Amino acid sequence: MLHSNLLRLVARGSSSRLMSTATKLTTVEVNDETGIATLTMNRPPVNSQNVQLLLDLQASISEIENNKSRGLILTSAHSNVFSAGLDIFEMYNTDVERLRTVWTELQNVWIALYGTSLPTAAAINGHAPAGGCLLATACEYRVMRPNFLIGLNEAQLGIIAPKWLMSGFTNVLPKRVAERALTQGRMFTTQEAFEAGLVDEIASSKEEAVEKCAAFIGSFAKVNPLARGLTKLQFRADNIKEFEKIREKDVADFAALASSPEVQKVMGTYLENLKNKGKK
Ligand SMILES: CCCC/C=C\CC(=O)SCCNC(=O)CCNC(=O)[C@H](O)C(C)(C)COP(=O)(O)OP(=O)(O)OC[C@H]1O[C@@H](n2cnc3c(N)ncnc32)[C@H](O)[C@@H]1OP(=O)(O)O
Repeated sequence: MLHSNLLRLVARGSSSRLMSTATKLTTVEVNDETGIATLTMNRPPVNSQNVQLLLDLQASISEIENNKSRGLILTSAHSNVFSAGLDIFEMYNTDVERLRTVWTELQNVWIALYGTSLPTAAAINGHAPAGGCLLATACEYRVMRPNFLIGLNEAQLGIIAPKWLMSGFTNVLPKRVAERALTQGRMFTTQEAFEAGLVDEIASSKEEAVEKCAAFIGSFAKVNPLARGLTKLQFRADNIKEFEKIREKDVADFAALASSPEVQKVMGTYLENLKNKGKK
């Protein structure tokens, strides 16, 4: 991967720098002209979020914050999936400690992305169910390619999405639309997501999506970064405070629910259906 990334950069000229391949499942490239960092998830085939991807995402977000980038664009290395959400295989037939770790690291990624003062945007170049939608809605702006699906489908898995997990979603959708979508576990098409306000723009290619995200981040060029960042965080402070109060209990609640025989059974059936889908 390191080799192919370097080749890609050389072929493109020196307009962007690959800051890090220290982590295996994410890469960070900073555009020399704009100073904007692109954080790419690369865990084939569908960027399902196992503990390693969640840790790598946290490391990359810290790196982008520390290298003084002007903003962060989150995207995927794959052609039709942004992220399939949590890796269900990692949560199936496992012990409670593993479930606690998975959930703790999901919380850590969410708070790192939701709570950064940097401008953030998601170039959603494929499907974004569940944890994929969570990451996209933690960002301030979303641009999505046509004919894909996005949404929080936890209800379909027998899981109750906690309030913090819903907050990015409920911040951008009217309350009534959000309540109905969450109780149905609804997946929106790109067009439906755009019409509802879940995504801000539609782009016909990943490159165009990244460009539109960069234009959004560029719109802050003349705004004082400290004032911008603190204003953003004031808007998010209530969600963050509420999350901090319940984060430990939330891990315990998730581990208890996800390890219950009922939810394990739903996960087993869900995984079977996913595998069989490939055979049809
Ligand atoms: C149960 C606890 C819930 C905890 C709370 C919520 C957070 C979550 O994130 S739960 C995860 C919910 N995710 C989903 O429901 C998405 C499931 N996946 C899909 O709908 C499709 O795979 C997707 C639309 C993302 C992509 O479709 P395709 O491009 O057609 O790919 P395939 O469906 O053929 O999948 C390829 C390959 O990947 C495996 N896969 C897909 N999703 C996951 C996943 N979330 N975890 C682990 N593995 C996943 C799928 O089984 C296929 O594997 P193979 O058959 O071995 O190729």
